[in-house]
This record gives sequence, structure tokens and C-alpha cells, in this order.
Amino acid sequence: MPKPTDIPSFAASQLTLLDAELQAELSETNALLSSHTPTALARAGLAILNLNVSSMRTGLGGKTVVELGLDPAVVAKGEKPDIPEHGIRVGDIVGVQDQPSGSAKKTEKKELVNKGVEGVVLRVKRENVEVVLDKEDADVPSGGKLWIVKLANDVTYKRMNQTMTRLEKFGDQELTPFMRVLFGQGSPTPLPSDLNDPSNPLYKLEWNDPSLNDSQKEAIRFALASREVALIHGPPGTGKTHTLIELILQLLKQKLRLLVCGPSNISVDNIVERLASHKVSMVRLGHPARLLPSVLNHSLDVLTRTSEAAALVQDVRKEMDDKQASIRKTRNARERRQIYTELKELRQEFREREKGCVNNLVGGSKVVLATLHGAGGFHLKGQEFDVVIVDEASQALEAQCWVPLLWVRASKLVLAGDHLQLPPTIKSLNSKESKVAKKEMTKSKDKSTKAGEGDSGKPTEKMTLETTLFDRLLALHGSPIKRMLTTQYRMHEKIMRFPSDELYDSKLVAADFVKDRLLKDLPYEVKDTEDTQEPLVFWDTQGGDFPEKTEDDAVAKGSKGMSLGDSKSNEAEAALVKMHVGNLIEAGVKAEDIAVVTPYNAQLALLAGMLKEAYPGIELGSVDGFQGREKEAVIVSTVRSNADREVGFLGEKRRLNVAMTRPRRHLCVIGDSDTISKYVPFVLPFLFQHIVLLAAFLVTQAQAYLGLWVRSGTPESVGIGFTLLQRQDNALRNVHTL
Ligand SMILES: Nc1ncnc2c1ncn2[C@@H]1O[C@H](COP(=O)(O)OP(=O)(O)OP(=O)(O)O)[C@@H](O)[C@H]1O
Repeated sequence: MPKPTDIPSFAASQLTLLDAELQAELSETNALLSSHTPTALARAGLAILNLNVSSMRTGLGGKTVVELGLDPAVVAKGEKPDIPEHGIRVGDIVGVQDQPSGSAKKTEKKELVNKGVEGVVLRVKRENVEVVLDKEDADVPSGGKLWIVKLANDVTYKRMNQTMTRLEKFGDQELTPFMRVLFGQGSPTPLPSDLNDPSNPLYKLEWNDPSLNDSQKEAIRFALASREVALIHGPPGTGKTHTLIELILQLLKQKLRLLVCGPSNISVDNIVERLASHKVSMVRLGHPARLLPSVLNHSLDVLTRTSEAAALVQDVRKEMDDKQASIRKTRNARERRQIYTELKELRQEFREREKGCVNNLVGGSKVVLATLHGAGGFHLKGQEFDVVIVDEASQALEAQCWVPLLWVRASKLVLAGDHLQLPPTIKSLNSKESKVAKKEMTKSKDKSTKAGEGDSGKPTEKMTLETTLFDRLLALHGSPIKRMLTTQYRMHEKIMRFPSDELYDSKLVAADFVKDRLLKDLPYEVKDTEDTQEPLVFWDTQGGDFPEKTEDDAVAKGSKGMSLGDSKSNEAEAALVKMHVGNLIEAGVKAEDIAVVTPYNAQLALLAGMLKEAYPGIELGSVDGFQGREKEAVIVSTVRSNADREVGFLGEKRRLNVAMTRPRRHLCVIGDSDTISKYVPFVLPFLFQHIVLLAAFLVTQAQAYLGLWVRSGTPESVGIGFTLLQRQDNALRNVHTL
């Protein structure tokens, strides 16, 4: 069993790693902003040009909300003032700045990104965008045209930073027995051995959901009985959230107060929606614009407007809005200053009244829901909860999980997640900053060892930000603190077999109603073809005719990461994807039921060009972005094909696991068995079982496809057709040598 974690050195290394991550994020954004013109940034979806302030008002917390719409001068007569397509989303941090003139030189651009005011996007509509300003007395540029530009998001880092700084200074006497368990300085209270014995009162629980399976019931009994910590391990499609809902209902029956969190707004809203159907009264914290419309009635913002105490708050809000409006009409600087002073006083009063209203609402609620980040807001500071529950815990940075754990008082933690799927995305893993951070960590460890402080900080030595709280607790206390859900409700049995055997100790079982579902059984008309009656297909591109290509995947329109690094693509493989999609569509499978996933952005862009228009409704995504999602048919384009057998991203088992566990009825993997054999050998026997099925099929398919391409007559298509012709031989050879 690993040694207990030394809390100050744990917190210190988290701070170093978080800083490296923030630096990586900042340098990525700055590189983008300083090397592209405003027009290029707008084209890439990172900025919106030609805006004016259309109104200003007071939002929750007394903050100023600025509404920006298109400058009427740029709207053609008779046209709607719709903002051109862009990639700015609710929650993004943006700068609102005077728009640089078209002739702005490169050197000026760097400065421009630092000017103006900063805020968070609150609402995005067709004709306007609302931004909540960070600074109370921020003076929005007025006069000419404005633009908004996406900036690096450091808000979440600031909160994690504050949390870890506090943890670093935690005194021994402040540590509760619960916290000691989380750092391995104490053991979890042993559980009764008869949890699943009919004699145990927990065995006789009255279930709200009669459909719960045995592993779900066991996980709930286990989480109820655990005193300090319980991990619910939910492999893909096994109903983690389903289980958490029942657990929450059971905990409420025991009259306990709960704080329920997740790393993203959608993970929290998912729970709010499901709890609402059980008529649970709850409060959802968070910016209303970031919440699903279906959960708004439970949001603190709406409740502070609709509850009785809210009337008092509304009065002041109205007065502040009037003042905001008058600032915009005033040209005189002295008068403007005077209004700002009055606004400051009003804001103070607003806050006090709002605080009283919010305290009543939050303090009186038995279930409070928030993102991990949101749980660190002032509403919850010092509040007492019996249990903190975190869904999708393996998708959260450990420092994020400590936000609720450190700012509220809690005595028990339930985490639901799957450490065998992808952890949160870390930008700094191989960055310069991270290497410096690791070096510093090694140095400080050397120092502490020399000073005779022993190696109490040992678990932090190998720590990266990818090590989640779920991982760390499992490493500290082992499987006794965890229960795994074993019945999956997503995949055909054959699709499930590989992940089950490779990662989940062969423990997964497919529920009866999914285990032999095929595309041909979809509830609409689908023809009986080789594909629609086969759950698993592997197109082997071995032989060197499907070479990968390295390209700069810069500023891909609409893509979130906006990475400037290299990416890989594989044109011939993309053609094969198109052919397979075409076959499925021809058989009658709807495009909405098909997804293509790939680990590389460049391949994604290539596929988008080939498939989006041809098959509207089809979904294309990166493997990482598709985690948590499912589709009837999923095609995985592995891309890598090279003599050095470099597989990059695919060498990560957890990524392969995510890629291969998205489909319900049909999984098609396209890849070069020779390239992937070195790093992902475990997947090959599994896939090869299915290539045999392909031999005859591949020939006919390739011929049909070749015909199609030749008929279309473009030089590239004939080229790809030619490659496919060769592939028939190779595929036969592959089968032959099995
Ligand atoms: N006991 C059950 N009986 C029938 N269906 C179930 C049961 N438990 C879960 N499901 C179904 O399984 C699917 C996955 O459930 P849920 O969304 O709770 O899973 P999850 O584990 O949170 O998801 P993911 O695997 O994507 O993380 C849902 O369609 C849900 O209705």
C-alpha cells in the first residue's frame, strides 16, 4: 500500500503543475492572437467584428452585463442584423475592445489584445452576444466599432490555485478524519461483511427504481454504508448516473444534506433533469445562461427572482439598470464618475439583499448542485453537507475536486467515474513549462530528502495533472473502496468483448436487450447486408498504400482546441471511411445514427470535407470529444500508417477504449495492422477475428467502389480507386497469412 501523502508537498506540486498548465494555455492563445489578423481570427471563429453596445444591465451578483449587436453601418439594407457564424460560446472569456482598423500592422496586434475590458460570455443569440464584465467599474470602450475576441480562460485555474494554496497551509489540527482518509493518513472505516446478506437492513432497501441491476444495487448499498469514501466504477454504458440518482434518493430518505457536483455544466444538468422527474426540491448553482433550459426552474438565479424574498432584490436591480442606462447617455466625465460612485453604493446594497435571499434558498435546500468550480463560489463557503457526490470524477482534475471538499464542510465523498477511460485533457504534458515544473519538483524532493525529511511526499513524485482523485484514492486504498457496475446497456456483446477482456477483467455483461442488436434490427427499414448484420468490421490497410501525412492543423474553423501543432491525416483511409459510410447509408441506416471518430484533428477536417455535405446529419468527432457519447454505428479511423510503426495517441489504451466503446450495434475500425501491432498488440487478435469475414466482402465492395470512383472521373478519385484495387490483394494476403 503506498505511503500516506504529505499534504503540503502534494499541494505544492499541484500548484506547480497547475501553473505549467496555465502557462501552456496562455502561450497557445497568445501565439494565436499575436500571429493572426482580426479578420483571420474572426474567420477562425475566435472573434466577432463590427459590434456596438446595444444595452447594459445588472446581472446576478450585481455585475454589469453588456449586450453587443452588429453595427447598423455594416448591415445591408433589408437584411437581418444577424452576427456572422462564429465559435464564441457561453462561458468563454473574451476581451471587448475597440476594433483595430483594417490596416492594423502586425506589431500593433499584440498590444490590442491587452486593451479594453474582459468578461465572460453569458448568452449567445443570433443577433447579439451578452458579456458579463469582470470589473465592476470597467468602462466599455465607446464610440467606434468594437470587436470581441476569445482570450485564455484562467478563471478555473485561479480557483484551483486558491484551493491548493489553502490546502498547502492546512494545519494538522484542521484535518478531519475524513480528510486524513483522502490522503492515506487514516484508513476507511471497515464495512460490515454482510452488506449483500438478506439479514442486513441495507439489503431490504425500498428501491425507487425497480429496474436496477444487482451490481447497481450493490454499489448503492456500498456507498450508503461507507463512512468516508466510496468509488462507483462505471465502465461505458453501465448506468453510473442512473445509479447515482437512486443513491441520492436513498440518501435523502435518510435526511442527509447533499452537494452534488460534476466537472461540466452538462454533467450536473443531466442529474438535475433526472432528479426533477422524482420531484426532488433542489437548488442548481451556476450562470443561468450555461444551464440547460429544462433545469432553469431550479437555478438559483430564477429562484432569487421568483421567491418571496426576491422582491426586495428586484427594486435595487431596477435602480441599478436605470443608472447603467444613464451612463451611456452622459458625455460629461464628471457626471459619469458621479454615476459610477452611486452605482458602487447600490451594488453594495444589492449584494447584501441578494445575499440574504440566496442564503435562505441555499441554506434551506437539502440538495445543492453545482459544477466543481461553481461549488467554490461565495454561496457555499462554510456550508455543511453530509455527503459530497461527484459524477464523471475521472474527467476532473484533482485540484478541481478539492474545490467543494475544501470550501464546504463535508464528511463523506462518493465519486462515480471510470479511470479506464480518458482523463481530463492536459495541454502541458510535454510542454516546456511542464518539464521545468517536473525539474523543480525533483529538485525540491532532493532537498527534502537531503534535509532528512524522508519520502513522505513520495506519491506526488510521479504525479501529473492526469492523475485524478479517483486514481489516487484507488492507489491509496485499493479495490475495497470501490464497486464496479458490470451490466452494460449500450453495446452488442461482440463489441463489448474486447474492452471487457482487456480492461475490465472480463466482468462486463451485455444486458439482454442489447447483446445481439444489429443495424438490420433498427426500428426503421434497414436492408440485410454484410455490414448491417455484422457488429464488428476491421478494414486492414496494411501494405504501405494508405500512408499517413503530417500537416499543420492550425486554426481549424469552429474547432475548440485551435491547436497550432502538427496533426496527421490519411486520405486513402478517409476514402475508405466514405465508402463504408456510403454502404451503411445505402442499406438504409440514417446518417444521424452514424458517427466517425478519429484521434487526429487533421483527419477530422479531411473527413468533414468529404462527408458533411454528402451525408448531412452524420456526426464527426475526435475520440476525446466523443467520450460519454454513443451512436448506433461508429467508424474509427485510426490514421497511423508508417514504416516506423509510430502510433502516437493510439498507444494510450484509455483512448482506444473510448473509441471502441461508443457504438451500440456496429463498430468498424479502419487501420494498418502492421503499424498498430507494436504498440497496440492487444487489439489485433480481437480485430483479426473479424477481418476473415471481410475477405470476399472486401473484394466486392472495393470493386463496386472503384467503379463509382472511376465513373466520377477525377484524377484523384482514379488514384484512390487504384489504391483500393491493390488493397484487394493485400487484404487477401492478410487473411491468407493468418
Ligand atoms: N438498470 C437498468 N435497466 C435498464 N437500463 C438501464 C439501467 N441502468 C442504466 N440503464 C440505461 O443505460 C444507459 C446508460 O445509463 P447512464 O446514462 O446512467 O450511464 P452512464 O454510465 O452515466 O453513461 P456513460 O457510460 O456514457 O458514462 C441509459 O440509457 C440508461 O437508461
